Amino acid sequence: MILTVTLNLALDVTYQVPRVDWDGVNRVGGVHRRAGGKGVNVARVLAALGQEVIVMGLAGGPTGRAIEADLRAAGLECALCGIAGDSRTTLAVSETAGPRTALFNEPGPEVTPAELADFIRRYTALAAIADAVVIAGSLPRGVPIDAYATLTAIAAERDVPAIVDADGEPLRHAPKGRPAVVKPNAAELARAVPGGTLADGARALRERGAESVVVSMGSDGLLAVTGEGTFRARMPYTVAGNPTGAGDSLVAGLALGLVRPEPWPDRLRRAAALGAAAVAAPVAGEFDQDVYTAVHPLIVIT
Ligand SMILES: O=P(O)(O)OC[C@@]1(O)O[C@H](CO)[C@@H](O)[C@@H]1O
Repeated sequence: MILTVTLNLALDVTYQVPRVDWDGVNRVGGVHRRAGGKGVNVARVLAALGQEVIVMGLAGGPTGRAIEADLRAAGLECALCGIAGDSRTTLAVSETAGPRTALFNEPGPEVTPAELADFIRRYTALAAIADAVVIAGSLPRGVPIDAYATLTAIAAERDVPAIVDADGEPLRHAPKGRPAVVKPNAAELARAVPGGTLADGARALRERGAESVVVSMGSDGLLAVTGEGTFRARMPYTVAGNPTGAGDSLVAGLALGLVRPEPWPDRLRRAAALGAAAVAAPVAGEFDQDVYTAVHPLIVIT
């Protein structure tokens, strides 16, 4: 079982419009509303690949109830911890003629120390029986910036590998918890470790405690700095579409490779192919099976 943790769960709303008119009224063509947050998307992809998952997170208020109902409707097993605050909504506006996508992510509810302590107690019990833990996304207000280091350390103490996908301060602190993999994108890594190349940044996160660092670079593929060496995954071509959730699909591939376990080149090929296949799907948390099958054998690992 892979446990995915999304402290800042969201109701993801996606609007599809031909082109955004910033000065006028936009008539929305397609609307999708579903439970989201990065760990939820990871869980959806893992479940689609036949992997047993449990979704953990903090949820509250009417939006939290909608998130939980959608997770259950999708058949995803979840262990959500209730909070008094109302969970957030995120809005992705996707231009079908572009294609361009803009995200509007609310900061999320205020979480009290008692609510977080309750979460950590339940997380500790579930992490102990997981084959791997995926911790992803932003932190809601009130949660300490080193929360991901705390959660990964709890997993590491139980010999359970953790993958962390974070940005900003949570990313900077995450390596202290000895995660098996940290997965920033290129911009997130550059913010967390300014100056130098991406490989320098990845090495710096390893020196701070991360076992491996996988940097996603969009259509430029992946860079992985691991204990077994440095690898590059190169994409055969650029897939057009909505990149929202591509990183989550990629993380799902890394998590599967971790629990099986697969050699790094196989893991990276699968992860990169799943990332590309997610771009071809209209909403985060889905991937296009045909694109996955087509791209997978063409990815070059060096
Ligand atoms: O605000 P965060 O937690 O950083 O990101 C949230 C989010 O934009 O990330 C996913 C795409 O990766 C969306 O489905 C989701 O709602």
